[in-house]
Amino acid sequence: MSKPKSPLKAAFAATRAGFVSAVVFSFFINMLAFVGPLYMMQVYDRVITSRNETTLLFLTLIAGFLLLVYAVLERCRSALLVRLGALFDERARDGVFNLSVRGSLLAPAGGHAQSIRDLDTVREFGTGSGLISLCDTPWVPIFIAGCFILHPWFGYIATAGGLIIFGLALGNELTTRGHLKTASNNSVAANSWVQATFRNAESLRAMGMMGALRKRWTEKHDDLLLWQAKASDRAGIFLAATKFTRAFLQIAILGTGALLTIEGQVSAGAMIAASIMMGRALSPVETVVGQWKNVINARAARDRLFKLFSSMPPEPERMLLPPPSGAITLENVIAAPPQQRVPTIRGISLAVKPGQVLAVVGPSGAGKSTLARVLCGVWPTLSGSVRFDGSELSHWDSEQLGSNLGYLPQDIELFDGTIAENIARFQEIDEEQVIAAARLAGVYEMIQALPEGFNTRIGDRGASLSGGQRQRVGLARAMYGMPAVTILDEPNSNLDAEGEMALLKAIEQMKQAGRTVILITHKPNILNAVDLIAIIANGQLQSFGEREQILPRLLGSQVRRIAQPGQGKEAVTQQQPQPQPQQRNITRETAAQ
Ligand SMILES: Nc1ncnc2c1ncn2[C@@H]1O[C@H](COP(=O)(O)OP(=O)(O)OP(=O)(O)O)[C@@H](O)[C@H]1O
Repeated sequence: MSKPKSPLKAAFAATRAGFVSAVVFSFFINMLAFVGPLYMMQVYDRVITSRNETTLLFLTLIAGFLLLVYAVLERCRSALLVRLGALFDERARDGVFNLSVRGSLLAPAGGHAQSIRDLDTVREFGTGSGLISLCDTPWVPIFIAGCFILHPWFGYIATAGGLIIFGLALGNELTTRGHLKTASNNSVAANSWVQATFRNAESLRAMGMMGALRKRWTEKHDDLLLWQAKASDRAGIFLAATKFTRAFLQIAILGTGALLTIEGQVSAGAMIAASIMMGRALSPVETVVGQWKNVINARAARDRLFKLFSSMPPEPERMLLPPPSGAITLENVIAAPPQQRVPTIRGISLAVKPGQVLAVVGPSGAGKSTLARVLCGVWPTLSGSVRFDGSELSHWDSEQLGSNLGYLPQDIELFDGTIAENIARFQEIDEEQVIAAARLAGVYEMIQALPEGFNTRIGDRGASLSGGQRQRVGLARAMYGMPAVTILDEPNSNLDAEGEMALLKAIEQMKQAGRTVILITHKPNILNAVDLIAIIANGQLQSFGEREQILPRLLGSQVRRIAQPGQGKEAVTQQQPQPQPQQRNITRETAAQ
């Protein structure tokens, strides 16, 4: 089977023919650039000497017409480049977006949002003056040849000028490349650090961390400025040298032209024409020098995009399987967080039938959320297998499986948009389903009480909602469309008694509808609603079985601990008003029983 072509390569390939057309346009545009010098020659050498006004009129009309054609071609070329940029963007953006998301999962601190900016940088360079001047560069020798035709000395001056300006461009590139690359990498790192820090702005402000974190940012920012300043300093020298060379070359060619005219070797018209042609030859070279920073930035952005695509194998096209029924099997699953080698769950094997509710309990850091992420395919396994309806997780099309899966992560992770959009997972809103999910999660009345009901915008991460409201909207999103499998990671951590009742009711309804629910919880009071219980401690499955079999052991251990008299802390806690055993959190000691 042939390897699927990377979307980025495909995007470059799709625009190649268009860029060839842009080069063809450039050929005619540059040919028409001879109109100015030729007109000058005719005016100086023919019209002024013959004093023929009709010739002047016709020459002017022809030149005017050709310049109009020139302007039309210029317009067509820039319009073509803009369209090519849009085509490139259209072909590459889905792949860049998907890989950025996958990259963020595999390396959360990898600053993958930069890839989206990189796509803009490459497109903007391709459609802006940078690329146009690059398109004009191949015609530089033709203008120099034109100078040679007028007189060899004009050719020598234009060639020397071209070489000096090219040398300056090369020197600029070689001496600033490293600095600019470091500055660009530092800028990417500083930006992602700032974004991550601003997400925790509340703690930053509340605990007086502003000064300390600002100091950290200033260090990063200063480093970036330093490299940019070093690069700009050097580039400034080359830019000034280029401007001087350019101005001096005009003087040199006119001076030489004047000398050759005095000696009768060329006409005055040829002198002016040579000056214009040399200017035309050198201008793309000079523009490239001015555009060098953009060229380097665009190249660095392109290289980063290629690296992104080569760092992750393209997801193979998967056959759509029949919708999952909710049967899940885990065999000897070992998994670790992204970029970590030490597993946080080891040798987990369990099976859940459609319509069963499994509770995963265990102390903090035991590996419960790791298990949830592995089940959703968010984190890969190191070994072992996770099967939905007997098919390995990797055999499922992630979008297909995702649409049959509900997930409420511990951090809830709502998106900027309306409540309805969030519940409908930003797909086309099916109002009936949104309302059904909201009712199922017991959040319908709460949403209706908001000023704009389901159309209320909730801001980034659901910032305008309370913790409990966020959790219940997240629950509605997880249950949207009654997915075959719903994985809820501590869904009741922020809920009040009413919210917990609603959650229990929702789980019961899911169960009755034959949907599988996996529930990660610290609170045993929800365990009465489940069929199976898995106790995880230290990344390993301690017990797994029917609720009737596991629950008494789980709660009995707590009752025993409370009932043991005269044991220091336990004896003291007995005198305090105690929560019922079922309301106590599951502790490390409990899990170890
Ligand atoms: N993104 C991560 N990168 C590195 N290590 C991680 C990451 N997330 C979790 N861990 C580690 O993996 C281990 C298991 O964490 P996990 O979140 O799965 O535990 P948990 O049982 O869900 O805990 P809690 O009940 O506190 O949510 C912990 O030791 C934790 O430090």
